[in-house]
Amino acid sequence: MIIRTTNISSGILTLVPFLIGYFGGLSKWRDYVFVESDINLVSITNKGYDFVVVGGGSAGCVVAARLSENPDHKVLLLEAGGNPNPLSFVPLAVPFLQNHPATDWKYETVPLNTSGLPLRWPRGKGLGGTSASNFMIYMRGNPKDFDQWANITDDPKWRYSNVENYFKKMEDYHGNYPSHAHEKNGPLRIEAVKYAPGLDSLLEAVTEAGFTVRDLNADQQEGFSAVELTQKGGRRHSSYSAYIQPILGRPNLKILRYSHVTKIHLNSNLEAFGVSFVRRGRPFFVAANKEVIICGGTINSAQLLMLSGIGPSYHLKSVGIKPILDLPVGRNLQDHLSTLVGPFILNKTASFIPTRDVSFKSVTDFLFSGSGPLTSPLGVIGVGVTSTSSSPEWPNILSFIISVGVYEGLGAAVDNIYGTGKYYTNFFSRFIGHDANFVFICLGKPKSKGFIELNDNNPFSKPIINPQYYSDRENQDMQDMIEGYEVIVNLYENTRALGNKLGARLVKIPNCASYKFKTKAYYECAIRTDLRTAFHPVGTCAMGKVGDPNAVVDSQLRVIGTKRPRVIDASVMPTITKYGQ
Ligand SMILES: Cc1cc2nc3c(=O)[nH]c(=O)nc-3n(C[C@H](O)[C@H](O)[C@H](O)COP(=O)(O)OP(=O)(O)OC[C@H]3O[C@@H](n4cnc5c(N)ncnc54)[C@H](O)[C@@H]3O)c2cc1C
Repeated sequence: MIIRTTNISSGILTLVPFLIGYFGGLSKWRDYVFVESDINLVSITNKGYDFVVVGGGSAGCVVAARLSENPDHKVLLLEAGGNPNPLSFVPLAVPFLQNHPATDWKYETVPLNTSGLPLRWPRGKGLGGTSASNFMIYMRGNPKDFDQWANITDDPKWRYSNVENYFKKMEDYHGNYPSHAHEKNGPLRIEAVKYAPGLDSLLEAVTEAGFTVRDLNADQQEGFSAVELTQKGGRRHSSYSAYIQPILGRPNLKILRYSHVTKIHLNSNLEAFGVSFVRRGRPFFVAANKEVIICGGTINSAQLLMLSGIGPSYHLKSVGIKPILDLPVGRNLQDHLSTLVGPFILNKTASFIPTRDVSFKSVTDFLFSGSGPLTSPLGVIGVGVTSTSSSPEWPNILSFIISVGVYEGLGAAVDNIYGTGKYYTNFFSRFIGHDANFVFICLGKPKSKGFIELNDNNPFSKPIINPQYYSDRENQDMQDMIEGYEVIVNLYENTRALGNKLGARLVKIPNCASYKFKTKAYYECAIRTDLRTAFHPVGTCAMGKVGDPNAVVDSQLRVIGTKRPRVIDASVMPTITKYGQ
């Protein structure tokens, strides 16, 4: 009986990528045939708009919704992808949304300095952008992050005391920690994790280890908590579901899908007056009477500015683009350096094994009460923030606790996300069927910085992404990560709740077999071997004071040297936030 259930569950899981592709293709076909014919398009684009928003992702959906609240504003939202894939609403499907052409831009880095292999950098495509394919973890940045931005820009509006009001305004908070730090009247629903095997043991262990269990979004001090997710009734709540879906009938907001913007046009006064885009292979131009607002994300916004002549002159000339404004676009690329610690094999049934735990009832639980394993972003149950000796006052390590056992298909799912060949498939194969935990640790404020450049002047080419992980001269990033690794191993192996009661034991990574286990040298080897992205790249169109050599936009997010366009997505963060995005 158990074997039959397992077979059915793995069968359903293998079908998921196919279903994502099927639904993606179906909705594209439907859009093309019934919704946005090219004849209508000519009349749509002829009119021009007050605001043209480029990219309907996390930021773009919000700004398009907010601007169109004023009925006098005519707003056009251009999105390269289609509607969110129907399966994106099922949190458990999250690994399958990565590296899939229906939902992901399928970027990868240059070969890394550590492994010599490129690393996949997933980026969501379609309305909702990456908020329609991410892990849904809701974590604000630390107050000091925003105060740092206020100092960099010399604009007090970026202080946390002000920014906090916008977090509250956005929230419809139904988490574990209702307090003055949260509000319930906003569009974006936040819910406490609903399916979290092993959570009690985790929280008991962190207390034993001397950490406080607290609302990390309110206190932002060292501690741990159950994870909170951008979900509504257990389903994904993306920026599209929160901001656009409720206003789809608004007459002054037009949304065009499958519309890939290829250039921002600037007049002789350096003001953006419109954009070119390509849809079904046909080029279009649309005028923006007031503003062009770029929300393509950290990679694509930088790419689009450079294609439009805004970027480092020497680089633009090298790819045959006439420079219009010499700005450090694409530089200052920052990402949370990350590594997967684990598996910690458990000797009790205390984690989530999809092939064992997903049943027909899970489907009905999800559909009718928004509960059960299908609401789980692959077993993420908790988050933690811990300090390192280099940053005792401003905790520097972020940990995501993943309570997922090793099942047939887990290795392939992780390999698919990161593009690691058969590394995890082979590594995990010895442990199939075992309950386990993994901890994904990330360095909050790495010193290493990378860059993005164009491969050529073709808007459909993928840009060059070089994150230059662990390139800081002082090697501080590695020292901090080793400390973070030690904290987690200690938490799992040396506490009663995890080490004794669940028998948590870390498995040695085969590539580091020659190192003495659990020494600093071993940890360094493990961190380099398992070097991953936390999927949080920022900074390629950084804001700053006019004259700051790092700055691309000013504190009001206008491209420096112009009155418009603005860039308003994750690319403008001058320094990465230590915790969430
Ligand atoms: C796998 C994964 C998991 C993550 N998990 C979390 C998490 O749990 N919690 C968290 O806080 N963060 C998470 N993140 C990060 C977070 O989702 C992103 O930082 C955030 O969504 C970025 O928002 P954005 O508006 O900058 O870009 P996006 O949301 O990526 O939006 C960009 C949009 O612009 C469109 N676009 C791009 N170029 C063009 C063009 N030329 N023309 C037209 N349209 C264009 C894209 O298709 C996309 O819709 C995760 C990211 C990934 C990839």
